[in-house]
Amino acid sequence: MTIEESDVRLAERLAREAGEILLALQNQGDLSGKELGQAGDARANELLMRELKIARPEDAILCEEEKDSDARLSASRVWIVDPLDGTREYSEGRSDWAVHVALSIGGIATVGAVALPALDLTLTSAGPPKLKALNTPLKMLVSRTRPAAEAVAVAKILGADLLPMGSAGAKAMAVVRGEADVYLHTGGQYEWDNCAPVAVAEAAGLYCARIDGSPMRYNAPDGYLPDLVICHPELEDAVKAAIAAL
Ligand SMILES: Nc1ncnc2c1ncn2[C@@H]1O[C@H](COP(=O)(O)O)[C@@H](OP(=O)(O)O)[C@H]1O
Ligand SMILES: [Mg+2]
Repeated sequence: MTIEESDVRLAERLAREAGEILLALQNQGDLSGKELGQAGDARANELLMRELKIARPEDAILCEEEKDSDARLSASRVWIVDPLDGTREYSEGRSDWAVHVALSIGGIATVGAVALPALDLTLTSAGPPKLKALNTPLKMLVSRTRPAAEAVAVAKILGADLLPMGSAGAKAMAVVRGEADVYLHTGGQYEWDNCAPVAVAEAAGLYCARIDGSPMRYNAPDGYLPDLVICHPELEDAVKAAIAAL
């Protein structure tokens, strides 16, 4: 097994296990709303940090729930982790939330696992599903709570129906799974929101880039990665043209 294969297996196991903890906490029923979201963030984070430090003590980590450190800036291998993406949706008992475990190597989203525990699914960069045909009419995913104006405008140009959903991971995996054709976001996101989703989406053959067309790059000093587009490869040119027309 190459190092990257064992990294994918680790990412998949950790994302799945964190997802099981999150589902159990949700099903326990004694917490709700913000309290449930906070407890979920903390419990999933605890498991992921503990296991990563045991399994990969030499690697650096960038995680939504941990204090950031400059140490990662001189590291090539950096685990980029969001223990609970779509905290709001999780706390509302919805199914559109995810656990993200990614490994950036030299700034590239090389390995990724996105668990969708409420759907009993974990997708990875090692074995993503085969691409499906485009939807008719096209479907475009946008944030449920903060849909980007640019996304709404691009949907209009493409003649796509909007599909609001929580969680960057859930949206990216909806494109991977063929439930939708495009996910476009602007206005703010961090590396942990999109690193694992992009690793899986790229492995599945989807087009992934910043909205200016530059590649997704990770382990930047501020960890801020505010915009992205993920789409079916057959839509790459149409999406680029629509963005350029804005
Ligand atoms: N404008 C913004 N600024 C910062 N983070 C944002 C953002 N828009 C979305 N995000 C983050 O991206 C993730 C997906 O958002 P959305 O569901 O709206 O698409 C959420 O992660 P968390 O749930 O981990 O906080 C959310 O916090
Ligand atoms: Mg997130």
